Amino acid sequence: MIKYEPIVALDVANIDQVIDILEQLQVEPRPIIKIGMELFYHFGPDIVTQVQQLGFDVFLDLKLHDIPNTVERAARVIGRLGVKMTTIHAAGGAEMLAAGKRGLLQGAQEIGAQPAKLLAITQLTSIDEQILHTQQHVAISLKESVQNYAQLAQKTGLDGVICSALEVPFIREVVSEKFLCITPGIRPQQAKQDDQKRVVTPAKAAQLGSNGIVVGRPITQSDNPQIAYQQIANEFKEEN
Ligand SMILES: O=C(O)c1cc(=O)[nH]c(=O)n1[C@@H]1O[C@H](COP(=O)(O)O)[C@@H](O)[C@H]1O
Repeated sequence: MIKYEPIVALDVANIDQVIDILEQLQVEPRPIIKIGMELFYHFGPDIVTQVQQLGFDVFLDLKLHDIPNTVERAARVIGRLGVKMTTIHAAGGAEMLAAGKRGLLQGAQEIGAQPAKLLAITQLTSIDEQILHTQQHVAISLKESVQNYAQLAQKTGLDGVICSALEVPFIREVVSEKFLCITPGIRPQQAKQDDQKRVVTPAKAAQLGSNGIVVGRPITQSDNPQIAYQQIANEFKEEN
């Protein structure tokens, strides 16, 4: 089973803070750095290059969700950035997912890079069963919704999904062995849950078969991001 180093979500918009955290994360093996909307909207593609030049692989998390043509063109631009992973909303449907994959492959080919792993968002980890039913008016259970999106993503040629680690065993029932389950909503014991609803510890995520955990605030808002990262990385490693 493929297992990535923990992915650190760099959800900050201050360049000094970015550099400070990255200096502390110069450990071996290196974490993957997730650049999300906040950093990208502030600094644009340059921030991707800067992080890569510091020796980190980048997960560019822009959660594409639009009509297929727009997504294909945007994904082509992402493909040219040489990132390792990127995201798209499964709710956009098969045609949009396939367009995203096509764009990404084309962009990567243009720079002679390995294409990024394209990961579909199933249900955000800030959504629970109640929100699913009362606000989204989805009639099926969260588990069924996530399984359905995982199957759709696999059928459309995507590399994996983003889900809560709680759903990994259910997803494994319906997809192939090499399909990736990357799991945010990670909180060490005693940590604040913040706005996350479906949370799991790093050790539990490993037991449940996560291919990689995504962790933000428990590391970036810690007094010592390096120690926080290493504790989480060890916990995720040891339990497999
Ligand atoms: O796509 C994501 O990475 C993502 C999907 C999801 O369902 N839930 C989720 O929390 N994330 C991201 O994972 C990170 C979690 O951050 P923390 O809650 O601070 O650990 C954030 O950058 C979110 O954007």
